Amino acid sequence: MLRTTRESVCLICRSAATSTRTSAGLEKSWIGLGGGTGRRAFATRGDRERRPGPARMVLSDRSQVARPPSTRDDNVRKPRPAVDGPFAAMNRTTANIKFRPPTIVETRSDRPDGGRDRDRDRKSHDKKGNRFKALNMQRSLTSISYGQRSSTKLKIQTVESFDQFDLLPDLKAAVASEALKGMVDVKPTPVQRLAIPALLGQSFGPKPRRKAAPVEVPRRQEFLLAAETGSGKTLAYMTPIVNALKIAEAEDEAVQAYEKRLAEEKVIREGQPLSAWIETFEPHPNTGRPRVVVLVPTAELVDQVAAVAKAFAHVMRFKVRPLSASYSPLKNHRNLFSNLGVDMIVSTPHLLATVAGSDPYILSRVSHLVIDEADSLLDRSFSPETIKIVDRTMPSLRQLVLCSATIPRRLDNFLAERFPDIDRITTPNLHAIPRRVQLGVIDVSKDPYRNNKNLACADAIWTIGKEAADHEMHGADKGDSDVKRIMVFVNERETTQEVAEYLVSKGIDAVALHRDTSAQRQSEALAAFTSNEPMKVSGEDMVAAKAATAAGKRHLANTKVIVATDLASRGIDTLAVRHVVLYDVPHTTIDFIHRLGRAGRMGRRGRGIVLVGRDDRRDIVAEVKQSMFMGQALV
Ligand SMILES: Nc1ncnc2c1ncn2[C@@H]1O[C@H](COP(=O)(O)OP(=O)(O)OP(=O)(O)O)[C@@H](O)[C@H]1O
Repeated sequence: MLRTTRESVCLICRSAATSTRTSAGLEKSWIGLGGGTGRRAFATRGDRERRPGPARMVLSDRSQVARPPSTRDDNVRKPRPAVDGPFAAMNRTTANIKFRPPTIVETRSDRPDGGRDRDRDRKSHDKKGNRFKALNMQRSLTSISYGQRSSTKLKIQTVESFDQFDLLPDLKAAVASEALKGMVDVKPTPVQRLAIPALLGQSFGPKPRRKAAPVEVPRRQEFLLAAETGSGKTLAYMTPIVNALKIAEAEDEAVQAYEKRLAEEKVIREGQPLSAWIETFEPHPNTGRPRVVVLVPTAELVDQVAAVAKAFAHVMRFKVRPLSASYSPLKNHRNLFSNLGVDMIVSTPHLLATVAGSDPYILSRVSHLVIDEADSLLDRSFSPETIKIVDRTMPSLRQLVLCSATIPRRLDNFLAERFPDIDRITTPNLHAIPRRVQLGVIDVSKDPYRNNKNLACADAIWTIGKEAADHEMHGADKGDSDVKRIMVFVNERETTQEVAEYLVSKGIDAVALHRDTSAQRQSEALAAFTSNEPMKVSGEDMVAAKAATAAGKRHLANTKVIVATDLASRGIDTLAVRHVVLYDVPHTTIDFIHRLGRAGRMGRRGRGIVLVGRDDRRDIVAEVKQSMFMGQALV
């Protein structure tokens, strides 16, 4: 075997590292995860060639089928060109991993049995070995067979536009013009096609030949909306709920009488402000008594979801009041007891439970309760407060909507026990990380990192920045380049600060985000990541970069980095993010889905890079990567 030795230079510390290259052309320090468990999963192709037998992680029958014919001589295979950097391992199809061709990624309807044999996969795994052994052992997610997903309904509901929903005309117009900020030719996403008619009680199925007997609508309806991250779940529940809110308001005599008196008073006062009159004589009948409550886990999400609701409120004329720990108690009190009324509250469960604890009247008229990010809000830390609110609203509740990107087993058990008849609306791609998101793996135990994760992280970010700069050089004006927004996720709060400081010391614009970060700093940091607008490198940054270079230092001008814990991984709509670095291997597949879900939202492409250290679960990472490549649901 031909062996060459070459010098590689770390982008950050510029230290030289010698790496050995085999005739297979694969460098040992940048690796792709392949079909092996433990250490073998990270073996280079060179190692694999020397290995006498197959990898210990036994691939299932499908992969056996997909293997190239046994007559093929591996030695004559064209070597893959070597690529340095963290992307060397991006979903590669030739090295280290025995991937199957796409034809075997079949949907149930593609199969000869029409997908009727639901146990086929399970049986084949059992006979030939367990493909996703590590993930199966962990099993944090509920497995949902294709038959259980709402795929058939989705096929029937060929909805091309929001106009086809039974929504109030103003609301239909407001979806594109306000909630989606003037987007044209807006089509509902799969979860919206499923959930909006269900919540409205609208049917798109074939019309019954005979007139069916009227179906009695139960006094309370319960829905679970489960769909992949960044698929538009917020609008899927918000649109029908705003519709219901306005219909109920039109039927509410107290509100109608109030509106009438207000209009008369306006005429009497000839355009003078009415606030004094409202304050003294006539507070709104909805003061302190919302009809809709939306619960979310964090203050950032309170702001985000309230902004979506306010986009509708502006046109539909209703009052949205966010309650958040980042506001002063006085502001929260004013929001809740505003004399102008409150129709919808967006809050964290803790805050609302505290407020409602001292005033039971607040939750006495809630007709719609949404538990957004239900996988978080019904886990151990949040569930006591969340359930308290569910119980308090039960007497008046007409619709309970749980919304989630994952269905953990705990949530599944809770639903089976507490809401056995809940209508589960699940999209076909639930629990699968979209194939448009690629996952690369960096083995930090190897040269040049030698278990220095900070260095590997900084190196990955520099590579992204340099890649972007090179790209700009070939196309756009050098001085007008876009800023890359990168999220780095760690498992422990304490690590955020340490990693951010290290990145800053390497000339990277990084901030740490955790529960102790001030609300203002959090929202400032997140603003750049949630805005869909392209962001140009500022003149200041260009000057700083030049000054740093002159002083023999380094400054990466075209990237912004947030180092965060799970705080920023749930629900935050980071449309601008294309790159996510998983500094720590996430504890569960639920965390993988949420963290990688910050990139590649709403059909965009994304890249994840996971740093795998000596003590990390390489088998789990390998299986997640393989599932992603195959477009399969994680377990
Ligand atoms: N029909 C649509 N067409 C285009 N964009 C849409 C549509 N519906 C929603 N969006 C946009 O998609 C983005 C993601 O939506 P949203 O935050 O509701 O996703 P999500 O499914 O709740 O994600 P997560 O599970 O991470 O919370 C938002 O910026 C939203 O404005």
